[in-house]
Amino acid sequence: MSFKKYLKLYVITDRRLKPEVESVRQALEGGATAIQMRIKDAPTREMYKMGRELRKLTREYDALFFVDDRIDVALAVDADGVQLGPEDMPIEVAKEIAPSLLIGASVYSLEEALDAEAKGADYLGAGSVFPTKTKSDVRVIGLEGLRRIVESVSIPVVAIGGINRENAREVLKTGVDGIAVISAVMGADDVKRATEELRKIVEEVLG
Ligand SMILES: Cc1ncc(COP(=O)(O)OP(=O)(O)O)c(N)n1
Ligand SMILES: Cc1nc(C(=O)O)sc1CCOP(=O)(O)O
Ligand SMILES: [Mg+2]
Repeated sequence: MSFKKYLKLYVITDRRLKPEVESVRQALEGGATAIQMRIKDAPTREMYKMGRELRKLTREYDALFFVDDRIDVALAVDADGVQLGPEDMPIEVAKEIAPSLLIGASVYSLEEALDAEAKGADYLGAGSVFPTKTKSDVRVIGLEGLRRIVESVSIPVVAIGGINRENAREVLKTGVDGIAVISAVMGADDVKRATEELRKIVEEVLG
């Protein structure tokens, strides 16, 4: 079975909301199928150490592990993949220097989605589906923008941005392979329970 089935509930860390290790453990207990370590402005050594811990945890729970932005850290901690945005390492270069990594490309339009697929991305993180307080200056593409991307590419698509248990069903019905969330899980009082609730919705729609 390909990695696609592991994209269905993709939880991203946010240390402004919760410390990583315990929150990731809870998310994995609740049924997260993939974890992304997203740390901005920390020393590389700290990212490396955290990445090693999260790598170990995700293996225990049979989940995929991705690192945001940093291909070097992803390689060093033996992550399954790296999430690259428009300001990070170009996809085609990343594929050359790290052929073992899955490359997730962050895209904000149909044009960017087609371009990332042509350059060899393994999956897309497409958003922002809805407005979000978690990241500033996002471009909101809405459900229609997301649907256009899903219908136009052959690689798996994960939706991101403002997704929560109220709107997750309609997002999943666009045909995406999974949903990526930060605040819906990391902002909850009970991370495990919030993840379980989302996982239930994902199972209802995607099976
Ligand atoms: C699964 C997923 N999709 C999109 C993003 C956003 O990535 P990026 O544009 O690199 O922005 P930052 O997260 O780095 O602020 C993501 N992280 N994950
Ligand atoms: C990190 C990120 N990237 C986005 C994009 O549109 O690419 S939206 C976003 C924030 C997602 O957090 P929440 O689930 O709390 O809305
Ligand atoms: Mg990034």
